[in-house]
Amino acid sequence: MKIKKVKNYEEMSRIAAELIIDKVRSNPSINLGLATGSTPVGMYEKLVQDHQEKGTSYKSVKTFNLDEYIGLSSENPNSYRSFMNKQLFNHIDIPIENTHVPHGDAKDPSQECAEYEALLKKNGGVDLQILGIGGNGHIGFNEPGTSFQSETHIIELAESTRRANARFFNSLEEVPTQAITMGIASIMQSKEILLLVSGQKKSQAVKQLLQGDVGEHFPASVLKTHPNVTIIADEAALSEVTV
Ligand SMILES: O=P(O)(O)OC[C@H]1O[C@](O)(CO)[C@@H](O)[C@@H]1O
Repeated sequence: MKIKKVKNYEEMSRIAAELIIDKVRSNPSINLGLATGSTPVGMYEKLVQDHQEKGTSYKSVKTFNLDEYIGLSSENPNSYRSFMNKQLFNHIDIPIENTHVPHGDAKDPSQECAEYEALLKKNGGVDLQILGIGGNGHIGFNEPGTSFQSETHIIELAESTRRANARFFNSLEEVPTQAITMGIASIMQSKEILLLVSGQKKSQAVKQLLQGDVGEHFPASVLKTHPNVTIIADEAALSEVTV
């Protein structure tokens, strides 16, 4: 894993956006794997700004999001589909049919998982996957204990994840208990992975990632076995380790 140490959230967002813009310009039909959460918001802002000012085009880009809450329709403001439309897709020239987020309100969520995994394969997989990390080491919504062999599947959200994400909802009770997530094996099939980490509250997770063992108890640790991973982490996130 390559580690790029940056000053703060702003610099992490800028460098991540520059890397994506470079990739999109050199491969206009790239398949991007995208993440939600607070971490990539600044990066999406910079992609939008670049599109508006410099005209980087996403006409032939395809996107595949990591996860979605089960039970939320795409119109629900807390769905990850709404998040992506609001943060990125509505502001760039990507055809909406090129954007993929699992359907959280699918009648048969298991079938939706199988179809999403098939869709990834049919499109040749993800070229560049953007990831954040949960405080417990989750990537996508793959909570501790998830098999490294897992493909897109249904996950019971950890209590700590529901609590951390409750800030987006009116109450903890409203946070769904399950999600559809790309599996660890699905994520590991990406040709390249970019992990973004910012802030003191992620410093223990970063320490465990960099200094701990590889194992299913800490999902992000699997990234150490991938041949092409870059971590962009800010000083606060790296405050517990020497790089
Ligand atoms: O960026 P945040 O809000 O800290 O979330 C961390 C991770 O948890 C998730 O919200 C759950 O999938 C991811 O989207 C994100 O990468």
